[in-house]
Amino acid sequence: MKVRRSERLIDMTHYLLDHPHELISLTFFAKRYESAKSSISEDLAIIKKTFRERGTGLLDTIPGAAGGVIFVPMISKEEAKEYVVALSERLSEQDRLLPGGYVYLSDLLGEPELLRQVGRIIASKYLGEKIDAVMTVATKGVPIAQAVSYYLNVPFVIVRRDSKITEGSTVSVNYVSGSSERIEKMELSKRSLKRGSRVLVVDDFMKGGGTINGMQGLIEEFEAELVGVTVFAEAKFRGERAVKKYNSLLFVEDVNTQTKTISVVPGNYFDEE
Ligand SMILES: O=P(O)(O)OC[C@H]1C[C@H](OP(=O)(O)OP(=O)(O)O)[C@H](O)[C@@H]1O
Repeated sequence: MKVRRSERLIDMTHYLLDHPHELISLTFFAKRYESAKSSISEDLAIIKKTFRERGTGLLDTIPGAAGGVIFVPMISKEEAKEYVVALSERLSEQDRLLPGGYVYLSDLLGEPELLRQVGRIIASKYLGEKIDAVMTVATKGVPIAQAVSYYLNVPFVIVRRDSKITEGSTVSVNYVSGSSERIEKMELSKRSLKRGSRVLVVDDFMKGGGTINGMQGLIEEFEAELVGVTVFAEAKFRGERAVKKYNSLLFVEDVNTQTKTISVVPGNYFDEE
């Protein structure tokens, strides 16, 4: 039975939001709604315009018989900034300061809505970039990597600091844990990355940058390519940071160990490029 435009628009939008970065043919939609391709094209034009005006994302059209549309999620810089400013206020709450200048984040990194927004914000930074995988290190980076990988529609791989028989054979690198100046090891299953993969590195927190640097070393060992680094939050670090090029959503600009308070502001994600 032919489906009316209002219903098509609702169901089509839902389907597109549920299948980011996936080529969907007009034939698929024409069959789904028993409608003409010309009607489907008009529907998609309405959705494309609304998505663009609302900052929901891009609806790329691929011409030709094997063509169709691809929904690319994004968030406007203004909306992202507004969200991150609110987050920075939450992080500036009392009793988040941990020894060594670390910050307690586990409660935030368990919130589905925060992870959806953070995943969308980080993915938006790499609009138009070819990314084959998102990489993070267990444990607290995992929910962030999962969220970003959803919006990019690519797998995420988890680097471990401990050996697990269930990971099969692995590649490992030693790295200097910036905060403790000690040599640590991290490893990744050989099955995780193909040579030449373009990899986005994410993590929850960066202090000395040793962890991120270790992951960059692993990417080299796999003869893969680093596309970029984004961390949820970064703290000041007295020493020479191991990582120079990265984005952070939040920046812990001040720490008061007496009052156990921290001052958090939006990170360099929002700096003009
Ligand atoms: O920039 P660096 O000085 O290297 O520190 C950042 C590391 C340390 C901390 O991980 P941990 O809390 O040690 O590990 P987990 O994520 O498993 O809790 C954080 O999640 C980053 O991965």
